[in-house]
Amino acid sequence: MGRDPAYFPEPLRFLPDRWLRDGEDYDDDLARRRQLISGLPFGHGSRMCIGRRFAEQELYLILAKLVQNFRIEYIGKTPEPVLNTVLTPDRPLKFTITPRPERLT
Ligand code: HEM
Repeated sequence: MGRDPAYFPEPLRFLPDRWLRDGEDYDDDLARRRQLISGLPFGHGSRMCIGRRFAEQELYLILAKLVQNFRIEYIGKTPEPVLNTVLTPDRPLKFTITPRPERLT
């Protein structure tokens, strides 16, 4: 579903701006369809993950803190996705993680 151009135009391009909720390219209808059914990492319906909002908040905070405090650079070969119930990389991912001289917090 994440590669269906009906929900994600140019699905293989890295376009983080597609998740922004404003801006001239924002398409309300596309955003709603995307949010409703384009991915189900937390399940769906009455037994869906009760920890979803908690997990999402943790992810936002952890990622923000990491990029504020460290320069993170991918130094491996471009990974290919492998379907393994969920998509996983086909190789170990190698990064350098360097403390930023200036703390941005
Ligand atoms: C990225 C993190 C997480 C993912 C991807 C995830 C995913 C899922 C999925 C797929 C289900 C099954 C939903 C279904 O049957 O339709 C589930 C259930 C559940 N999750 Fe999570 N989860 C995450 C984090 C958490 C956290 C942080 C908590 C608790 C603080 C949590 C608590 C639960 C509980 C209690 C259920 C069972 C709900 C029920 O059966 O009524 N999860 N989760």
